[in-house]
Amino acid sequence: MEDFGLYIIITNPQSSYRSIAESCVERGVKMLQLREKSLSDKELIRLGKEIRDITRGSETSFVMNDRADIAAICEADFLHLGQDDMSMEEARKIVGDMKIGLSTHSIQQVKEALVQKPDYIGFGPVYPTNAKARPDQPVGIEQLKQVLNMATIPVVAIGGIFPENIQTILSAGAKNIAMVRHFMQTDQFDERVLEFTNLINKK
Ligand SMILES: Cc1ncc(COP(=O)(O)OP(=O)(O)O)c(N)n1
Ligand SMILES: Cc1nc(C(=O)O)sc1CCOP(=O)(O)O
Ligand SMILES: [Mg+2]
Repeated sequence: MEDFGLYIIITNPQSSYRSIAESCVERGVKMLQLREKSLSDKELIRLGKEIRDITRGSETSFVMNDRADIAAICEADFLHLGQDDMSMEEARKIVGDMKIGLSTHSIQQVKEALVQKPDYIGFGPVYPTNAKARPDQPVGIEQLKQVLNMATIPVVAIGGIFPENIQTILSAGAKNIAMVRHFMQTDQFDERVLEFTNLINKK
């Protein structure tokens, strides 16, 4: 799998799910994840299908977080699994050959994840974040550089990333950047995507 750049994660958005998905398609955002923790299954499936319909056939891949069953129902492109979620092996029984991304939070976890041959790994939190329940200790830039050197699949830097610190992340060699709050805590979603893509493409 090739590097994909900006990876937007939807959690409690201020803009509508529809407008976010439409903007991602329009602006060519390659990865869009639905990560909602407190919705009913019915609502999660409704949103997953809505995002699927909008992104189908576009450059924007639709990623479902945590839920292999709902990823399969919504025909997602990817399932994303963390250290406390079901294993990749278990997920395979539900999603078949769907692409899978794995979260990692230490060098040891990266080594263990790479053996499982996911399509990409998330590595973080790079900086402190409160957008996740019980976040791991921040890994920092030096460990991020180490992981970028180790991995032969895309590494997604995540956690506490904002325009203010993006140059440090890019200078470390990161090619894939996932963000929640910068894109969720605004009603100017489309403008932020445009601004941010200009910022990362400048380098
Ligand atoms: C791209 C990406 N990286 C990491 C995560 C975090 O997954 P996880 O550790 O399972 O935590 P939750 O997101 O489920 O709270 C992610 N979702 N996406
Ligand atoms: C969802 C998530 N996973 C993380 C990890 O370390 O795996 S950090 C995180 C939250 C990222 O949100 P923000 O960009 O607002 O800091
Ligand atoms: Mg998870």
